[in-house]
Amino acid sequence: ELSLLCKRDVNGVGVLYDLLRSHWLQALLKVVELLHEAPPSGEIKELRRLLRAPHLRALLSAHDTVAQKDFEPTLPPLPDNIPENEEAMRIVCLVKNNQPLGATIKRHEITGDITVARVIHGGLADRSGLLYAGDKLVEVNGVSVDGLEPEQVINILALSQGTIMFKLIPVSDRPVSNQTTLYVRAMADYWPLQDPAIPCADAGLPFKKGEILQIVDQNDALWWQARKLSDLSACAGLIPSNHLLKRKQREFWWSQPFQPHLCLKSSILPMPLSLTAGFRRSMRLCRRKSRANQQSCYARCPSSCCSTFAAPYEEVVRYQRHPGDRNRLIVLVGPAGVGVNELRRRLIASNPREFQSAVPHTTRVQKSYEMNGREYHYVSKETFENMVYSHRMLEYGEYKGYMYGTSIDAVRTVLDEGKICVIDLEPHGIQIARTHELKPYIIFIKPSSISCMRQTRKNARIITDYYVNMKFKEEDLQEMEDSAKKMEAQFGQFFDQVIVNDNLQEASAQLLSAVHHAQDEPQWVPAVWICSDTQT
Ligand SMILES: Nc1ncnc2c1ncn2[C@@H]1O[C@H](COP(=O)(O)OP(=O)(O)OP(=O)(O)O)[C@@H](O)[C@H]1O
Repeated sequence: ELSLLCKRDVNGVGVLYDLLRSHWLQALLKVVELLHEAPPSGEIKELRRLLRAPHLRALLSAHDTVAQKDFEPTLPPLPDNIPENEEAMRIVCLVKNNQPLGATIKRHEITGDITVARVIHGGLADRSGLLYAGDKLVEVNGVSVDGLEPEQVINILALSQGTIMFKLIPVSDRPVSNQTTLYVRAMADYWPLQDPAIPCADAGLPFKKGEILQIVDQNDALWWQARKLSDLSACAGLIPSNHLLKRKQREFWWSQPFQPHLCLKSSILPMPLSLTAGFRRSMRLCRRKSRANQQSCYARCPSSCCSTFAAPYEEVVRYQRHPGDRNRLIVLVGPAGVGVNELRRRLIASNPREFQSAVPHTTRVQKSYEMNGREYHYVSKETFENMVYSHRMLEYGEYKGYMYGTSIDAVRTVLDEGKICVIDLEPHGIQIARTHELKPYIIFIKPSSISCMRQTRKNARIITDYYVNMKFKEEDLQEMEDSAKKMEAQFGQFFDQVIVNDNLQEASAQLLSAVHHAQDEPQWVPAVWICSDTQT
């Protein structure tokens, strides 16, 4: 009947005809039918009750009301005086909400034209798809920009409410974006509001060292656009390019009063490792002595040691260890006395079949109760020095005339057994351990506040230059806090995880979970660890 009426083109019948034939209505009718026919089981009753519930009806009604509304902005009519050469001119109307426009402008050095310098990814202008870098502005809200300074144009934009109308001459060859998104770890802090060189401080993206940034635009040699991994839905911001940030770092570096270079402070710190208390004790004294004396390097500075300044961003990729792969090396870092050794000891004791430390090398004489390869690998001075010069030591140093060190081979031995190797390093050693082969996961053990430590460390014992089992003094706690701050400031970008060692049980549990997390969960690691098979 309907189809006959439809052919006669009776008003509205066509719509009704389509409606009744639509799949979704058929499906809905089928549901209703089934609901009626189905035996009244508990679930059906529940569904009927839900469908009749006032809140569900209200929700559907709200949905319909919203869906019917027209939320498109009302744009003003086009101006009458559109020039003859219509092709060359474009009128762009943008409705400004509380967000910034998401574009920067500049004055062309030679022609004096005001052009769009860049369009910020994800910003209002970018989402409109109507403004492009290189577009020449002719008018803004009916005001000619001819002869105006960029700041004056910005002022007009800042003062305008609601709709902004641009009259512009589109850029002739629009840049084709064929960029791939890049992820980097920031190796420096950046505060755009304190950077007089940034083209638009409001468009800058502040970041802290260690943060992962998604770089979405590298068209400009000086200013890239990036988002923070922690907030990918936000619109991008300006960050200095690799080249520019390097230059800034150098300028900052030279403007500072003389400080010994990182590499001078690094390297030859005495730092053997062991499970035995005696060894640990000598090591601590070594480290303290070397800090007090401000020892400089006498060995070749590892090339990576100076790279903090060379690479303000480190390209990273997501890495998921395959179950068959070797475990990642776990490196604990922290100020003296914070509990690195205690936590490591507890972790290994919790499951010695899973966790193990690396056996250090020494040039000292083997004692009667010791076994070669258990407490230490006992080697001659020449062998030890050869290992140092062939870069086979992660850390090494001298104590009471003997050399101590942890070799890469010793770590490798543990990893080859399928175990998780847990070592502690002075932060200067992190750079040397960061290799494609070891893929270290760095955990920073941080002291809690001094007031908390006063409570928790009441019965703890510290080892000093003169006493072995001495109670923590106020200055020890202060030194720990100061040292932790310095470590975070200088090496924080390398820390994959930070554990505050307040309550020992809780910190131990956090360490265990962090170690498993490192092995089983995907992580951001330097791209060279994954992309280059030759990298070591
Ligand atoms: N959370 C904690 N609560 C109470 N005591 C703690 C805690 N963590 C560590 N300790 C105690 O503090 C003392 C120092 O710890 P530990 O020897 O592990 O320090 P460390 O970081 O290895 O220092 P160093 O590298 O100088 O040897 C030990 O007596 C340890 O048991």
